[in-house]
Amino acid sequence: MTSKSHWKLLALALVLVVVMVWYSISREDRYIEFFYFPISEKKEPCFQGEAERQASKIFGNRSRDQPIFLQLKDYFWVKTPSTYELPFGTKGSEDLLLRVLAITSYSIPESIKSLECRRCVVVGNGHRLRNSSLGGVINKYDVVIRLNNAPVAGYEGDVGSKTTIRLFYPESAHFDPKIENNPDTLLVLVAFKAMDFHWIETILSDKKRVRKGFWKQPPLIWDVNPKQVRILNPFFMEIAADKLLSLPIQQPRKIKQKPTTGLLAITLALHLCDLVHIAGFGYPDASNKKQTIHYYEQITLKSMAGSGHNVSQEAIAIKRMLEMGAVKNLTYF
Ligand SMILES: CC(=O)N[C@H]1[C@H]([C@H](O)[C@H](O)CO)O[C@](OP(=O)(O)OC[C@H]2O[C@@H](n3ccc(N)nc3=O)[C@H](O)[C@@H]2O)(C(=O)O)C[C@@H]1O
Ligand SMILES: CC(=O)N[C@@H]1[C@@H](O)[C@H](O[C@@H]2O[C@H](CO)[C@H](O)[C@H](O)[C@H]2O)[C@@H](CO)O[C@H]1O
Repeated sequence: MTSKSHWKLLALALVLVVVMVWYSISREDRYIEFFYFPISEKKEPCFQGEAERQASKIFGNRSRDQPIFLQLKDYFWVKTPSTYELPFGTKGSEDLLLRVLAITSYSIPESIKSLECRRCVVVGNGHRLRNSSLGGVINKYDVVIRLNNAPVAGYEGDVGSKTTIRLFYPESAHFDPKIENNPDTLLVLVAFKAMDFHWIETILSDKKRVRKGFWKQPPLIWDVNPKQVRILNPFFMEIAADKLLSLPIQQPRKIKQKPTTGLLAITLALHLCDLVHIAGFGYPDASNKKQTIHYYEQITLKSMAGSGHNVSQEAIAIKRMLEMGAVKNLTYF
């Protein structure tokens, strides 16, 4: 071999090594910010029961037999005693809840139940999704969980268009279900107060609307099929607060500390799915007063003052779940 072709071969090998090193570090969450590289569209291997195994390490075994959604029979025939009041239990809200359970449903759809392995992604509302081009990747999961009024219309390229489950509460129900959801999307109510049950009853049964008792006026018209609505078991809020954030469940003060809906959704996914990925999670540093927090609107961390969330504590909890491999992140953290 001539020395010229020798050098050519060496240069080629060098280029190959550089590309390989760049590729592997670009796949690490902490480097994604600097070396953005589209996530592979190939489906990840899914191991049945994997998320449940991880969940029992974090939440203990008490969560195994808990139903995901509340059922009428537990409140009608046998009054299920609850230790805590909303949002961590149903104590004191049973009568209003009973009326809601009579018109909604509790089943997990066959399309989810029949899956051999449930691949889920929880899509947070964070700004990190903007220009992420993750829409195609997100749409490939079996179950896509979205939060509050997070839009898909106009953002499909970054966040996808599939919505299997949307968690909401009255004040966050300002979205058009016909535009932002799919026809089979499950609308899962996260109740924080008894009035939340009252609101959903009035809106679904077209009874006289209630205006007082909310921190923001909820929608007065909401065109959804009651059979698509579920009531999340507050047990998941309890364990997210207790096991992920070490919050006291019984709090005397008015501004109660509670997990964000996103952290609650991760907790739920770890109990419903076999594989849990997340995207669009992570708040700016507290000193970063100008950074917008959502992918769809210009608001800053200031808007969250008085919300009862500890976002730095939540970041620690999410990092712990990432490090132990309970969840995987599609955006950076
Ligand atoms: C003013 C206010 O109350 N804002 C709250 C809003 C607001 O009520 C709804 O958006 C209204 O539709 O809701 C919250 O949250 P929000 O609706 O902003 O976001 C949903 C979840 O995404 C994760 N997130 C969001 C932004 C960001 N930069 N990083 C993130 O990790 C969080 O896990 C978050 O829960 C909520 O319900 O938790 C929490 C916010 O505190
Ligand atoms: C007592 C009361 O109504 N407190 C309100 C909080 O619940 C509310 O926080 C909001 O409460 C929601 C439940 O209703 C969610 O937990 C949401 O993440 C959280 O931000 C803030 C919003 O600015 O306003 C206070 O007056």
